[in-house]
Amino acid sequence: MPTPTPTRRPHIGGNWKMNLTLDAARSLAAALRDGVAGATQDRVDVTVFPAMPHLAAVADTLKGSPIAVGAQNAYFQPDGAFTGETSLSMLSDLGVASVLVGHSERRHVLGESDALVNEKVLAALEAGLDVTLAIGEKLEQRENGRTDAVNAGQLALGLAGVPAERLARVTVAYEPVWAIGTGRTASPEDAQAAHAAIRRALVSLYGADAAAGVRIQYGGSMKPGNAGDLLAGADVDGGLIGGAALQSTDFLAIVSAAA
Ligand SMILES: O=C[C@H](O)COP(=O)(O)O
Repeated sequence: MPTPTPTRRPHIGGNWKMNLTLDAARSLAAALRDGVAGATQDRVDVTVFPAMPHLAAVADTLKGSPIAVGAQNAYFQPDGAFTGETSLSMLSDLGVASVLVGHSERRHVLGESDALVNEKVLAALEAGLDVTLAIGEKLEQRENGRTDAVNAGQLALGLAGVPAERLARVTVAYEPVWAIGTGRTASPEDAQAAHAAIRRALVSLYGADAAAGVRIQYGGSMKPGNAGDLLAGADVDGGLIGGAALQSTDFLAIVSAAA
């Protein structure tokens, strides 16, 4: 069981990606709502990120529950001719409290740049939403010893212009790209080492006090069987879960492991 510092309450995110039918999303949300026990909810923040068309139904299902609803993406402009995009105010209207920005699938499948990630981070914070900023190295970058440099670079570019007083609304998700959806996980030692380096990068950007308060999640094939070991790292403050977030029992087991 992790020992969170007083200022860092564990944060578990469930990224449902482009999965589930509307009915299945509603059912999963209801199971999570009913399964997050009082003792657990007092000790862990939980956010789920359903697909865009399911946001309203999931937000409705989770109304009054401690589980927050986040969007997997948003555009930074307030309105206009941006076909297919969704504004932050549209999301707020649905009861969405946070946005996931910079996920590796958006960076590497859909070609989002660090500059676009930064625009989204700034706009989401300005709009009053929380942000989960995902960063992480590719396999060849890790093999070339560039893990910490890649993460520090994505972090600095993603947070450019974010003032220290807004940092508390940012959760960083460290997701080694080679571990996402592959069944391969970073070892607990490698995850902790990467998280510690990310925190050092935050210290250099914002100073020790602000950096100490930032939650850094691990993402990449986290499951009930490995969550406890991964979450035991001193700088591992939660998880961003993909595949295992689609089964309520698995996700709730991970939430319990973080509590
Ligand atoms: O956002 C979640 C991550 O991409 C992790 O996905 P995964 O748990 O399926 O590896």
